[in-house]
Amino acid sequence: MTANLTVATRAAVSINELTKVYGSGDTAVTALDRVSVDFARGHFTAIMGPSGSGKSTLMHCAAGLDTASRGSIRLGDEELTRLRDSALTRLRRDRIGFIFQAFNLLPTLTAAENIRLPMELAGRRPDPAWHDQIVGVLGLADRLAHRPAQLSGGQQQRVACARALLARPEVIFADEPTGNLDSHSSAEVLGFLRRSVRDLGQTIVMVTHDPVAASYADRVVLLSDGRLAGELTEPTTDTVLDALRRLGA
Ligand SMILES: Nc1ncnc2c1ncn2[C@@H]1O[C@H](COP(=O)(O)OP(=O)(O)OP(=O)(O)O)[C@@H](O)[C@H]1O
Repeated sequence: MTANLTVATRAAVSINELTKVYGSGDTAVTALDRVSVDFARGHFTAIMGPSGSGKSTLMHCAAGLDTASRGSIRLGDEELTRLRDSALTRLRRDRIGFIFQAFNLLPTLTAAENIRLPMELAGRRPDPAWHDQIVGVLGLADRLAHRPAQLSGGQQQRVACARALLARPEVIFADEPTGNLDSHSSAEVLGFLRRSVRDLGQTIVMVTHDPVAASYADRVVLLSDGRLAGELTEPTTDTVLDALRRLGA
């Protein structure tokens, strides 16, 4: 036990009274209105809600990609709203993983190089055993020398998952990770995200429109008009569909 052991909190991300207003005066849009929500460590949380309800804004603020107008956002023991741009950039690089709908792989790099790139930029060495485990679980071992254009959409998203997981980030934010995939590849990627939470202890927060995708999560947080509109635990496709219908989505 070390002297500087901090009290372990269950929340990987803790959001308190978060308000986000875009623009000002007559054209101001309140995208988030005093939203308080925690994302538990080692859990898979989906954020859902009708179009324009504030899902992307919530994720972008929580990931330090956009600034809050009011309220607080904590990643572990760090208050994001107090950080300057350079510190926020470092925090994103060192402590957060991202998976985007459009994969965002660099076309000139191989899969192996794409997977390692964020850690190399951060001057960190990947753990070889961890690297091999991730590559094995994702079924990418025989695709590592391929460039993105030589891979299917599902394979590209698996490379993006490996890239996000390699640094063992405190949280992975996934923005519509299956939005560009067919149902077979979606199931593969979602199954992997689910396993990385269950077997590897990863924390994942995912924005999705898809009730099937949300059913892979431990919990669904619902937004409506920039406000929290409820949540579901142990969601199924049917309970998610019902909840969305009630919100008029
Ligand atoms: N940069 C911006 N400038 C002005 N308004 C914005 C900006 N980004 C988002 N908004 C507005 O904030 C509200 C919430 O948008 P947001 O993109 O977070 O919703 P969403 O739930 O992710 O929507 P969708 O499901 O359609 O992607 C919307 O009314 C949107 O028009």
